[in-house]
Amino acid sequence: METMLAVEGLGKSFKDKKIVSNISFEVKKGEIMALLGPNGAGKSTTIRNIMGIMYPDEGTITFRNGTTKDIPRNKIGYLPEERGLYKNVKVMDILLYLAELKDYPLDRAKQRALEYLEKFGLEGKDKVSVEELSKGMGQKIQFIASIIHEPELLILDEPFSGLDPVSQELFKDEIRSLAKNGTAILLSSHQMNLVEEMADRLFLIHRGSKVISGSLSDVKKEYANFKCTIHGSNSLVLLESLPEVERVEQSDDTAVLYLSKNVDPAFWLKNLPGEMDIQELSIDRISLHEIFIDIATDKNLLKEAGEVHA
Ligand SMILES: Nc1ncnc2c1ncn2[C@@H]1O[C@H](COP(=O)(O)OP(=O)(O)OP(=O)(O)O)[C@@H](O)[C@H]1O
Repeated sequence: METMLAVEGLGKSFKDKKIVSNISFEVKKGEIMALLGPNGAGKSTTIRNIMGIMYPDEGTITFRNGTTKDIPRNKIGYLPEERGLYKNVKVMDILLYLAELKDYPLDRAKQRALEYLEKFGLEGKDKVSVEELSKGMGQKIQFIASIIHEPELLILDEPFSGLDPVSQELFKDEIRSLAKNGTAILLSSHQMNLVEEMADRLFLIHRGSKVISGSLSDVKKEYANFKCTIHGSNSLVLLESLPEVERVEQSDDTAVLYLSKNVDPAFWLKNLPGEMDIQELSIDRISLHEIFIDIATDKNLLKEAGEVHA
């Protein structure tokens, strides 16, 4: 699979303070790669280096199977974290202007703009000026602007922030469909549930350095321990005394038991004591959201984190 973007050993400091260090990852054609990390981890700095808004102190950034260090401006789409469009310009005019900057044919851009406006529930807004749009509508226009020219590599910095759940679904479907049609997508987002539904691979940074990378399923297999949710009246003492239980969260008649690493859930279930009150029981792996919180709050994951191989 063609590698559209390769970041190798990226390092960047501001005033002697190292902000990102030894960051290396690739984004391949047709995949969604999630760049994750807590606030201030260095995601936007990484993206700004890729986009040539600032320059790396260390490392290299190459495009299209390493054939060029020059940003393929006409084939790259970018939705920056900072939103903003010219306020008193009509929606269609701004979309066509941005398409023209990318040397994209204007008749085709106009057709795509109208199609996307309809898809995003903004029919008829082409003649409205940007200042008359709501924040969410403006964000949809900015998203359309980032893809109007059919980019091969699309970089989305927090695309879902400020969107209502319906609009989030629309964006999610569109991003997935772009990847299916071959676009390489680098996605930075704090919405872990959406990342979990969408990403093929992820790269998680904390304080400017890699903590975890790999395919979503391998990362979950490696770091997402099992948790067991039990509805029933059981004392906290009993629950905490069960084997392989690291932590219990209990409220009313519901308890969530966080199990230790490498527990075989079928074996564990068989060994539950007969006196337990079990009205309902489910067992799942913890979510990406919970893995993220463990990392962001420096829980035990950091000690063992690293690359997860398929
Ligand atoms: N131009 C700058 N000058 C000095 N420090 C900067 C500059 N830009 C970013 N930083 C610092 O670099 C660190 C990483 O910032 P960055 O915006 O890359 O984080 P982020 O992971 O995108 O965070 P968030 O999730 O909050 O958007 C922060 O400590 C920030 O204060």
